[in-house]
Amino acid sequence: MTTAVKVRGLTKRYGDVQAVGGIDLDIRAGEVFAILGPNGAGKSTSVEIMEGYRTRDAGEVSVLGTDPNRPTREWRSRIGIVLQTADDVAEATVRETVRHFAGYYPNAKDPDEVIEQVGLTDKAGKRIRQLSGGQRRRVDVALGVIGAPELLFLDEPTTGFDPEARRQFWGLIEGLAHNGTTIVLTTHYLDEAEALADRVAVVARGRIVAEGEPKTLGGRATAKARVSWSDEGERRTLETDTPTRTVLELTHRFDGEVPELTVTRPSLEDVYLQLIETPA
Ligand SMILES: Nc1ncnc2c1ncn2[C@@H]1O[C@H](COP(=O)(O)OP(=O)(O)OP(=O)(O)O)[C@@H](O)[C@H]1O
Repeated sequence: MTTAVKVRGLTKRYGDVQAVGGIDLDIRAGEVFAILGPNGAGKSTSVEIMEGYRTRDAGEVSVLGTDPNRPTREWRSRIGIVLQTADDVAEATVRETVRHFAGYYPNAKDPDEVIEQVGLTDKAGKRIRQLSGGQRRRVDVALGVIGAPELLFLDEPTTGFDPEARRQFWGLIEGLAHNGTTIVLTTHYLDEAEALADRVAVVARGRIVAEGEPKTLGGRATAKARVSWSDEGERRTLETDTPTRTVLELTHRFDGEVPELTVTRPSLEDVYLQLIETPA
């Protein structure tokens, strides 16, 4: 296993605010890694340190084998960054902008292909200032991937996207991941993390409070199942380790169809909310 990003004991303080209070991370080459956490948890600060856009107070950081505090041009060209709010209102068109950025990279992708990938082909001739917020975010994504990066950072990439654009974007990320790009994303959408991430870290108050695969995070996979049904108009709920047996018993009791039966386990959102509420 090759490690794309290694972080040890990372700290960062802004005046009185301890934004990052000792974070350790290992992000493997080729994986999609999501960083989750409430507003102000320290996600952007951590990611910007990894990108080389912020200095750290203490700790070790290695990104593709380089300390981001000592970036080289060659290292920069191997990394793609999609910023949270790129609001540079441009008079240039989408195609001109993407082509222009392609010129900065030694192994740039074909601009028209990238425009197609982010679903902007029919807007390629439009000026950036004429685009909607979500369409501009897609331009940001195009600029993040145009250099064919080995490692792509995405800070809240789908904020402002409509549901269709989000699904399309997920497809784009899956395609990049399939081709071996390592992806580090922050998001507030737990369904996004669940759909895309191989592993997630939950950050709260500047620390990692949980880390793992979305399906097993916080003991999700082994948590009790909740069996719920309707009994003469009243909702009944049971938490159990053996939901199949419970359903079988109910099937006998109701002589077949159990009214309004549901069987659920904690969602990623349930586990996440519990994790971030746990006092420090
Ligand atoms: N440039 C700055 N100067 C002072 N304080 C800052 C600065 N940037 C961030 N902070 C503070 O550091 C803490 C962590 O902020 P950060 O932006 O890393 O959080 P975040 O997890 O990315 O939040 P969000 O989900 O809202 O983007 C917050 O308390 C924030 O107010």
